[in-house]
Amino acid sequence: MYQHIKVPTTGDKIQVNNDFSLTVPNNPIIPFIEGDGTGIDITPVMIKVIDAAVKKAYGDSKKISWMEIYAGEKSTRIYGPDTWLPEETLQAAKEFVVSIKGPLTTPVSGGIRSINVALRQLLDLYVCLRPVRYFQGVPSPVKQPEKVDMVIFRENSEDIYAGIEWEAGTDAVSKVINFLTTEMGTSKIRFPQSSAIGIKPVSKEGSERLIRRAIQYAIDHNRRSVTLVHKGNIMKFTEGAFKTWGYELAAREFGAELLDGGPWMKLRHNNGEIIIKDVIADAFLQQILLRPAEYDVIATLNLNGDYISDALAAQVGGIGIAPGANLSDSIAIFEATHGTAPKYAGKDQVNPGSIILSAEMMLRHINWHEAAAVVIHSMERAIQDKIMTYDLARLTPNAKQVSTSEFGNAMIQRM
Ligand SMILES: NC(=O)C1=CN([C@@H]2O[C@H](COP(=O)(O)OP(=O)(O)OC[C@H]3O[C@@H](n4cnc5c(N)ncnc54)[C@H](OP(=O)(O)O)[C@@H]3O)[C@@H](O)[C@H]2O)C=CC1
Ligand SMILES: O=C(O)CCC(=O)C(=O)O
Ligand SMILES: [Mg+2]
Repeated sequence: MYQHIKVPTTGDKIQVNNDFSLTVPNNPIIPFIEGDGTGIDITPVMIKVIDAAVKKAYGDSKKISWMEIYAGEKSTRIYGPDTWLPEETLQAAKEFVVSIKGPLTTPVSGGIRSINVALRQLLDLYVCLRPVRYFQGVPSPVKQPEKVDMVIFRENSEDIYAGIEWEAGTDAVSKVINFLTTEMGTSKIRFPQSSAIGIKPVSKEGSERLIRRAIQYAIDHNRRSVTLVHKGNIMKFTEGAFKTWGYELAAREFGAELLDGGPWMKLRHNNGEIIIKDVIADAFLQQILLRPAEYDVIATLNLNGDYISDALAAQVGGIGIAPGANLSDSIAIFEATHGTAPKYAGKDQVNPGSIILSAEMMLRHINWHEAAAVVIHSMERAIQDKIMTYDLARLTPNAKQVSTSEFGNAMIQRM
């Protein structure tokens, strides 16, 4: 029994089978977190657009029963001032298997740690999947944005996002620094009296499960390459090991063989072959601008993946239309790549595209491909008609600038 979550009286649960496939009823109950800031603008529009796409695709034979669950500022209003992530929200995400969320605020420096990160860690949603593709007609800062067609697999459970850090000037950090200098023989902390310390855990198990999913995705979707992006020249035992473990896994589990003596590898599968390669993260950030067509599926660590997501999103029009998913082997929470954009909160102004495209990924995840196709086609048609929210309109000559809700309505009219 839930305290504040109202389970809809119509609808059934999505079930996870032993092989991790899903059994999806015609009327699945799907939890959603509205989100802070612009969450109140984009999430209701997403629901309206997705309901219309499902109706267009299936008439009355399929329908989502949406169930609100709470996190972030709204949760503190409902459960009490210190409850940012209620236990029953986690329970509902597990019980109902597939959910979607709006963005949640994380203060910089002090205050609470990220609830977005906590959801990923507590539910072990170890894959952050962020496809980046170009929609014809979207303004872009690069000359050939259509060359960007990449799928980012960002490790979502470890790296510096584990939140293991000690504040400068505290007793705790003195203890850690003392341990590092006396017991571990480190002499490289430049200013030991005023340093903060952060720890970056990166495991073989965590790296392998992420890279395994990326390679399997590349096989299943007939992609050309998987690139391991890392900063292993500097962080040898964390990011360098991520690369080494990736190549070893490709050889051991997928039969990949060295290409021209290595380190790149070639993996043959029933439908073709995939190149497994690696690139250092800084070089990667310039190459995605100069030679984007050479990159396809990307597997990377948590922080690199965070930066790369926003950088690549910008190349195809910005984070207003950048979707994503957080996945474990069984549970999925879909979410926009962007944050709460607080200066626009409640103004019905921002682009709902990112969360709508995240919901489109969700429809594909539950095998409702026809409804997903309706979402994509209606968005393409709205953009081609130059109907755009401020973010795209300000860069597009003769665009018709519309609000968040008007953009949703424009999509629905084009279904
Ligand atoms: N997964 C999550 O829930 C995430 C949460 N956050 C959190 O969000 C808060 C704000 O972070 P911030 O760094 O400002 O990043 P945001 O992504 O919230 O916003 C940065 C800028 O991106 C543009 N933008 C964001 N969303 C949209 C949209 N829907 N449509 C069009 N443009 C958009 C705006 O650009 P412009 O100013 O040019 O109009 C905005 O000022 C922080 O607390 C952060 O921790 C951040 C990222 C992810
Ligand atoms: O949790 C946050 O506040 C930021 C997370 C983020 O930037 C991301 O997931 O891309
Ligand atoms: Mg980010």
